[in-house]
Amino acid sequence: MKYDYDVIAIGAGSGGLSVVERAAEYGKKCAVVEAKKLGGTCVNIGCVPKKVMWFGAHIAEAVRDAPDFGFDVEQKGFAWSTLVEKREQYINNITTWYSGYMSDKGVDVLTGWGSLVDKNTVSVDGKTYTAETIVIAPGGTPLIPQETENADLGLTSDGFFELTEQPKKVAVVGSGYIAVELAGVFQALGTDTTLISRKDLVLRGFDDMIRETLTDAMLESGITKEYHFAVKKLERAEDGSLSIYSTDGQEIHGFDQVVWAVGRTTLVEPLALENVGLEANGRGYIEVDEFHKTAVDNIYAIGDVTGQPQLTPVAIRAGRYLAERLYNNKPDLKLDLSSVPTVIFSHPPVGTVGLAEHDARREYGHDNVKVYSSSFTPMRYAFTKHQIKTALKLVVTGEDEKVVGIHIVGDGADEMLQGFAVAVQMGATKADLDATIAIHPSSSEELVTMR
Ligand SMILES: Cc1cc2nc3c(=O)[nH]c(=O)nc-3n(C[C@H](O)[C@H](O)[C@H](O)COP(=O)(O)OP(=O)(O)OC[C@H]3O[C@@H](n4cnc5c(N)ncnc54)[C@H](O)[C@@H]3O)c2cc1C
Ligand SMILES: NC(=O)c1ccc[n+]([C@@H]2O[C@H](COP(=O)([O-])OP(=O)(O)OC[C@H]3O[C@@H](n4cnc5c(N)ncnc54)[C@H](O)[C@@H]3O)[C@@H](O)[C@H]2O)c1
Repeated sequence: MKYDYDVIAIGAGSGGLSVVERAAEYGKKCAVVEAKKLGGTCVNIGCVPKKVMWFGAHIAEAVRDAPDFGFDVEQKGFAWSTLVEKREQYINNITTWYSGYMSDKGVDVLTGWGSLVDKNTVSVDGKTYTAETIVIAPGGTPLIPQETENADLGLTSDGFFELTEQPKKVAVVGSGYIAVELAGVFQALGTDTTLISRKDLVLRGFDDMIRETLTDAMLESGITKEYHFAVKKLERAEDGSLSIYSTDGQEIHGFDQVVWAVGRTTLVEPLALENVGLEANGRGYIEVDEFHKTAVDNIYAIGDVTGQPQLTPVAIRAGRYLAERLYNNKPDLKLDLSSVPTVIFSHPPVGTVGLAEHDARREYGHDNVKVYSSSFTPMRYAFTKHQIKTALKLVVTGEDEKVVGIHIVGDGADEMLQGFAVAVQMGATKADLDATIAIHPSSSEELVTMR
């Protein structure tokens, strides 16, 4: 063999592991380079620990509502440290499993920071390895705003997962996926939570119905929302608490922790892209063609580093398809990103696939789009003190009313969406949904009975 490996992936996260796993199944000699932990962001400091905390938060909400269902229970306390300990044990089991799995598949795990030496050579902490194909899958890391004074007094989502004690009072800065997810967890588990955003509603870019319903639900849950608050500086007070100052003179005090959730940046720096004549674009992404090939013929990039939707299933699919193209004679297999379903594990969760109403009207023309929507209090909250609304919207276009967007906010949205995403992917029309017998009583039945 001319090279040490058929393929080396840099980064053992969702994308990197998927490509080597599939390539190894086709008998290729593979290695994956990882500086930190197998599994990458999703397993160690992303989807998985986040979802564990979300489940914990749901249990807190169930206990809160239990007396309304006749239970004689009272929440006497909550040990954050127990949940964190069990969560980390669970994650350790996953990473240990990955390690065994890679070894079973014959994939070498090269531990250390990988960088490119030339188009066929990767250096891992000074030791070099050659490969016919190199796949760059380094993912990203949370942003801390450079313009904010003392910004590093705050944590990021990485720091959130290191918290072994529950903060009493916390500020979460941002209004995207991570901000609403972490704020929801904190509040439900009993931390006094403030959400700070530069604009008004959360989740910019999502359908307005979702933005409005979720913002209301967050306020209803007791989260304090500071609107139109651009953070200028953080300051540690004498009592050790943190104060936050805005650019227009507002100030809020007394936080145990401040969590930045203002976006992520890619981890391209350690790669020494210049050695192969590549560079990241202005947004930090490595540009790829529809087959995930970079400007260098044998070097591919997948996952968060490409600027494609920063979701684990997107990175996994990209890695698997790449291996299928290269090693299983399927040269035309392409990632279809036209209707990527996504769930935000907020309280209540959000599920969305396809176009928001405003995007559909822009794309198809204002009058060629019709929406069906519904908003109600689901039966789960029929007689509880805390009432959480569910809202659903179908966005359709054309005479045949093809469904181009489905938006759900409410309990169960997280599990409800996957099946409806299949329908959208298959090009379902409103009539197809209507022809489907409803499941009763459920919230999802609204999606097949809307008038
Ligand atoms: C808090 C949080 C919650 C999330 N929740 C969800 C969710 O619920 N659902 C969902 O679909 N997505 C979620 N995501 C997004 C998801 O984690 C990412 O889209 C996904 O992990 C991207 O996979 P990747 O392979 O591109 O990179 P990563 O998973 O980030 O893996 C990259 C790996 O490469 C390593 N690495 C980087 N550079 C080098 C180098 N030079 N040498 C060696 N190793 C290197 C890193 O240490 C890392 O382990 C979440 C993200 C965060 C931060
Ligand atoms: N459930 C999931 O699937 C899930 C969960 C978490 C993260 N993710 C992925 O990770 C990505 C990153 O998440 P994220 O929440 O960090 O980013 P994001 O892009 O979703 O949101 C960042 C938010 O921060 C705001 N912001 C930027 N700078 C700011 C500043 N200085 N002050 C206040 N607000 C500021 C932005 O306006 C934006 O609303 C997501 O886009 C998503 O693809 C997915």
